[in-house]
Amino acid sequence: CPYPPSLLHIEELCDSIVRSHRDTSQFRLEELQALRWKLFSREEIHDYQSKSVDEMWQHCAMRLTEAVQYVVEFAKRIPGFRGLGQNDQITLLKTGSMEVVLVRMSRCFNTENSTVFFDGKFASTELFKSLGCGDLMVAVFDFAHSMCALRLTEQQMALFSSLVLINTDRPCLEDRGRVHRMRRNLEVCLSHMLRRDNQESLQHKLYQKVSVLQSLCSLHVEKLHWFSQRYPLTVNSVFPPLYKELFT
Ligand SMILES: CNC(=O)[C@@H]1CCCN1C(=O)c1ccc(Cl)c(COc2cccc3c(C(F)(F)F)cc(C)nc23)c1Cl
Repeated sequence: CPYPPSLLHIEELCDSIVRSHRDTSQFRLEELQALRWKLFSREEIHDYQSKSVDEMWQHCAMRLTEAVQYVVEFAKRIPGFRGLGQNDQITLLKTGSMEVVLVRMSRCFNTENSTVFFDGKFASTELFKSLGCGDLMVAVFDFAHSMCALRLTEQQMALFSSLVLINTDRPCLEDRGRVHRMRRNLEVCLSHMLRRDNQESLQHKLYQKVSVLQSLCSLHVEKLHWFSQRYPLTVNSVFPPLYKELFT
């Protein structure tokens, strides 16, 4: 074949990850674009702000759990992921899925009015006031803003998302070597694609984003712990089981 097998393999790996991202991205860019200026009315915002803390948390936890399920589907389609042991798959998802949800959130963010797609319309941070975690919302919105500034293509977002998930440094991985070999192929894919896009400068910016993501998600676990202390019944009874399995 004209290419050395490794390059052909890398191109195929890139294509399969981009396809998986597209097939599991929950919201298509075109639909988000069409809804871009559909904002909540003052009354609707007031209704959300009048919800109790645990009601709003339940509502968001359901949304986040839906999003996590799409990310699980994306992970399962990353070549090699299903070849990992069950425990390592859960370990990578337990820590990486909310990070990918956050990366994907930037696709649904409108930087012109700092609103994000939520419940079918675009909402600003004020709508989430009753959650009682303004600092987390500000951090989530700021991160979405900073991701938008990188103006990633869907292909770059797909590969970045796979690298966020296939992270060799996750604690208590059983077969770290296998995860490392998967990760190395994905790193070659990303740098191959950035070279092709003539955007090598993006590489280090993306790796810097990984540490921001990890601090944001440790804030996630902290907030979730804060919430479950105050509303134990809600977390134990209502939170979708997947959310509990992954985040408590
Ligand atoms: C485009 N929309 C989306 O991307 C998200 C995921 C898919 C559905 N969805 C939303 O509806 C959504 C969009 C924006 C925001 Cl700000 C929210 C509310 O987000 C959260 C409320 C409570 C806790 C959140 C926590 C924590 F860690 F604290 F659990 C962590 C994250 C990250 N988001 C939280 C949500 Cl739930």
